[in-house]
Amino acid sequence: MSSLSRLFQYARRYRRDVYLASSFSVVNKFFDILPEVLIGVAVDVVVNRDASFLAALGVTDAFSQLLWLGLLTVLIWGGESLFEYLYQLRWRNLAQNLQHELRLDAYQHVQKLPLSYFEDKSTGKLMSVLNDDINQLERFLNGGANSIIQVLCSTVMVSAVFFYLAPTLAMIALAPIPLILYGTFWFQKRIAPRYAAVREAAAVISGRLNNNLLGVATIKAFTAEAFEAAHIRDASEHYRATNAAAIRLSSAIIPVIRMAILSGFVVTLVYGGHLALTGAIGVGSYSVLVFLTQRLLWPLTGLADIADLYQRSMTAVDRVLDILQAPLSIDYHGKPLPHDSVSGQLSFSHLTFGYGDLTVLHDISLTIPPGRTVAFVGATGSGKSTLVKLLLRFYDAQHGEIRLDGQDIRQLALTDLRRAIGYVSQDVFLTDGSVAQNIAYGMPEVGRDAIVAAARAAEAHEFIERLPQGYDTPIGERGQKLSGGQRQRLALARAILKDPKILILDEATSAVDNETEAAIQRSLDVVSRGRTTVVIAHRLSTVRHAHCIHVMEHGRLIESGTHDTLLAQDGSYAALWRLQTGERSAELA
Ligand SMILES: Nc1ncnc2c1ncn2[C@@H]1O[C@H](COP(=O)(O)OP(=O)(O)OP(=O)(O)O)[C@@H](O)[C@H]1O
Repeated sequence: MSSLSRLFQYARRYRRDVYLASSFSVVNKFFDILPEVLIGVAVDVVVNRDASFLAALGVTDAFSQLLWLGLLTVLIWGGESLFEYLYQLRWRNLAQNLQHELRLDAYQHVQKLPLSYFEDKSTGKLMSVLNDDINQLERFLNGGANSIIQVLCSTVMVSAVFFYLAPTLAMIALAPIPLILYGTFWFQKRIAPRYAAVREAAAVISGRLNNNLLGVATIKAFTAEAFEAAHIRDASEHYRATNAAAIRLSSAIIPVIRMAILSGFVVTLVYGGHLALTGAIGVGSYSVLVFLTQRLLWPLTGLADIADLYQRSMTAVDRVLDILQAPLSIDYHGKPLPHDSVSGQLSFSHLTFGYGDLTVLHDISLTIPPGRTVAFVGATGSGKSTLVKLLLRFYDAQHGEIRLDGQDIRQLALTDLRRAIGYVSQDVFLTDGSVAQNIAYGMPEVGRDAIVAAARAAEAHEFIERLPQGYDTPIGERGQKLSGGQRQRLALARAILKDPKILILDEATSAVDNETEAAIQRSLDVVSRGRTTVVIAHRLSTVRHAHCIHVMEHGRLIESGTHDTLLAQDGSYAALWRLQTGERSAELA
């Protein structure tokens, strides 16, 4: 499907607006052509007086003819102005509405896309599509669409007048038009891939800038400023080079078209003049033809610009619509799961999963009774986080299944499933609001008391009270004004406030001080009450009281049991425990 029909298909709700705006453009153009015709009529009046065209219509007195002309001029200009206002209003509002809707649709769709989609794309590139590319659409609808319609209309209307007044001359004067149109399409076809390359290059810059601005602390710490500046320079130079290729082509088209127009104009001037001199056409007709050639042919130079704008916008539209049509590999629909009906029993059976060809979980089977606290421990990269990502259905397993209260989670409504789970991930996401807004994230109706209670349970209340504005302190983009531990506390408070039946805590690191560790344990005791709690822990001492500890290695479950039974087994867990407590003794010594 062509880009324009894709856009039309998407914007079918706005068809009425498009038709209305188009008809205003047509009427405006009609009024716009008429003054040139009036000039011819005026010349006709003063030259031919009572033998003029208007006299034939019944206005015999020359001065009355001029008065009529004056009145007509006022009406025509008034009509032109009115319809200009109307088409501007329609097209520009249409641009705003469509852009707004497309932006929201695209964003909402992006939010539902599977995580794997984002892993293959850079954030900056997506940003450039969701922002710059959508804005291109506005530029096209604000001016381009109207220009295309008006060029077409003036061609048809002026040609009609030409053929009416001087058919032979019309054939010659209009001869360049097919050439101009062919040239424009030729140009458009060749420029399209160049614009696609330009948009792609712009997205690469945006991607790198985004990445570097996020990592500015690391850049400084590694004194990598020069390296990164060179990185950006490469991207910018590539952008400049791809643009230069587009500019070479797009700059040539207007001069070429102008030469084609020149031939039409010269023919009208010379051959039309000859016809007037020999009396084959009247002086009035000659002047109309000379003016109209200008009116007809010059806008065609604009055609190249419009084609340019059109192509740029359509490239952008394609990119946005490609995102909108990216398949949601995970179905959001399913059986409803009322929050209060969840008891929180989880069972994983024969679960095997890989990212692409890399299998990271092998045949995992285990059951977690409702209300219990279980821990997953094991070396980094052993698949612990992946297991909870499957539970949240960020991905679906290739083999095996996960059941919640006996129901396959793939059968459940996805939002209900996720609502039942509180998830504190390794990389905490905080928004650019206050502490309180971040705790009540996604729950705007929650009152301050509940927020404070959640913060207390997460052992976050004390540090929040010490902040300059307490719960109303803004925490900066991504919570930059907080420490890593504080961000974790806030994330925990947020999960507690959600009061989920299942709580998942994915600890980012084992590097916590003793005080934080004690705080983690205290809050774990409080928050795990009455809900199924899954803790991914690096520091074994934080989970030694768990009802069951599962030890993972290379994507397999190698040991399961309580702290004491696992120590008694003297396997991997016992070795890990000895290692960590040994380290601790060494630290204390
Ligand atoms: N999105 C992904 N795409 C490809 N491979 C991935 C992806 N996420 C994780 N992996 C790989 O899957 C394996 C398991 O990762 P996972 O995050 O589950 O480990 P983990 O046990 O939670 O590690 P850690 O203790 O360091 O958090 C690792 O080898 C990792 O490289």
